[in-house]
Amino acid sequence: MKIYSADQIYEAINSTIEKNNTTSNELMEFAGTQLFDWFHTRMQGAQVPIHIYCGIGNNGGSGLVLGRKLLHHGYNVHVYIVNFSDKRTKDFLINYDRIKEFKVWPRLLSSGEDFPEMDKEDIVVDAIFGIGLNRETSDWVKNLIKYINASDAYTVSLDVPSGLYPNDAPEDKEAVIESNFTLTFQAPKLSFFLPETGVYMQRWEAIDVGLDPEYLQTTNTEVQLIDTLEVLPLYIPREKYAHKGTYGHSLIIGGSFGKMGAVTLASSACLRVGTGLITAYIPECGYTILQTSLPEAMVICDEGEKNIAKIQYAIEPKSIGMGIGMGTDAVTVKALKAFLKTNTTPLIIDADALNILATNKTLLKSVPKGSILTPHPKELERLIGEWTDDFDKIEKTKAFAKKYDAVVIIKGANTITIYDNHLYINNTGNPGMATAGSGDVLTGMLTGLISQGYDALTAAIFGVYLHGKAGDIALTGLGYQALTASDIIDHIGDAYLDLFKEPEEPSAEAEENR
Ligand SMILES: NC(=O)C1=CN([C@@H]2O[C@H](COP(=O)(O)OP(=O)(O)OC[C@H]3O[C@@H](n4cnc5c(N)ncnc54)[C@H](OP(=O)(O)O)[C@@H]3O)[C@@H](O)[C@H]2O)[C@@H](O)CC1
Ligand SMILES: Nc1ncnc2c1ncn2[C@@H]1O[C@H](COP(=O)(O)OP(=O)(O)O)[C@@H](O)[C@H]1O
Ligand SMILES: [K+]
Repeated sequence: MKIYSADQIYEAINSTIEKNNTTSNELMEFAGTQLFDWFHTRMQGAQVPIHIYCGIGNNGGSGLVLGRKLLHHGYNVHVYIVNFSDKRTKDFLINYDRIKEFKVWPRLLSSGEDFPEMDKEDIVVDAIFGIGLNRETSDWVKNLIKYINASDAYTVSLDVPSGLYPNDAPEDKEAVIESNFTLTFQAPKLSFFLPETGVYMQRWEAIDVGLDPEYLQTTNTEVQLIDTLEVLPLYIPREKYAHKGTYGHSLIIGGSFGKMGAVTLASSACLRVGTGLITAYIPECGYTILQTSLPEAMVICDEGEKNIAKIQYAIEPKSIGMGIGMGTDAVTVKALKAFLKTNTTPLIIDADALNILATNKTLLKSVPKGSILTPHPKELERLIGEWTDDFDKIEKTKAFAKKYDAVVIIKGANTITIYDNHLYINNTGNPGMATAGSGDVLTGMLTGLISQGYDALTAAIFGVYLHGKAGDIALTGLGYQALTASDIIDHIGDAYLDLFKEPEEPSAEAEENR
């Protein structure tokens, strides 16, 4: 799914008006009708008080259309105008007049006034600011936002939680609506998926507000949300006359005394994702562990007993995953430096290999093209330095990926793959995956995908999706706390099978994005 910038949404609105020979007010009416349908389907006429807070722009205008339709159907509606400016938009004014047809005179809220009384069992509709927010709000509006948050009433935000920019960090973290549900217009916004700004909403759903399909289809976006529909075309089918050589030889380099499990997990995940052959390259002390726990894997031992000391082998791997459980011992740093000087095989670089690169940045130039770096946020900070907010983090990572022509995967709740100024945001995975070794599993999977012929970017997008999907499927019968990295590996097969499952009839519940 494409994630449009605010400017692109405004362009889409203009294009819709031009092509359909319609007016912006008709568009607002349509959006308001869709919003009403959403509420009506769920509320079925229930008389719970609904407090609608409308700004004076088109976000507020949509709130007024919704309010009018709810009133028309007999709902218990209270409408307030958050009068933060006298620059009311044309469509706001039209709908401000129209709601009075129902003998409702919205209460004007402005600086210094008492805020309306609300009960925590009530519903709040937040239509104060949409994507038109362009500066910090005044103190009294901030206080209103805090008041709404403190009410604990179930809050449904229209388009975006008010105070949240679609593509920027808020100046004041407390001046943003904490929404229980965001009904976003047409497509979600980037800020919904980043750790610092995603916390302002529990759930979201995209409402089709009728924007020009041609504009939406032909417009390229910098950001994409990745789900089954996006990855299905990436899948490479298995061929009847294939043999194990067809699907490549993967090499996992890592491990040190006490951390051999990481290599076992990565090698096992690499096999499960479909590599033809797998070899683990480890220090001597791990030999029995690997051979016993993973009979399918071949093992090459380094000359070092407890740490990797000199990387040399006589095989020709198609891809190499390295760094997991490897440690940063001086002999290992030396071995990695020497290895990078001669290696030309694409690498998947994780964990300690990333940390070694971070302290020896000149080595980054020796990372072959078509390689993937998989930092979690702390490892990323070591590589690119501190950032001021998540958007700054993304800009810095984009610059880093460009400089070294590498695919960078920022791991987390919504893992983001970055390459060539594009962002691919993963929509699978769950908090149960915040557990030891789940990153090692990802490294093994990416290595196995490259060995099978996926290019680095495709392997990253597909692998991250599959890893998250395996984690989601593994959750059934386990729950977040009990999920382990091994459970993710056990469900890689199910994640593949799930790609080809017939889509079920969407229920209202399933329509709502998690
Ligand atoms: N099909 C669709 O997609 C449809 C989308 N629609 C809806 O339109 C929404 C966008 O509407 P919008 O452009 O009128 O902006 P909105 O967010 O209401 O803000 C209002 C104005 O406030 C101002 N302002 C900004 N920051 C401020 C601040 N801190 N403190 C004080 N003032 C501030 C700023 O004006 P300024 O003062 O800068 O001139 C801004 O323009 C969109 O989110 C969606 O809900 C509908 O049209 C239906 C069809
Ligand atoms: N809250 C979460 N939601 C979804 N996925 C998560 C969450 N937390 C962690 N993960 C995933 O789990 C993996 C953790 O990787 P990492 O931190 O390197 O773990 P380890 O070093 O223990 O292997 C990443 O793929 C990450 O995206
Ligand atoms: K809003």
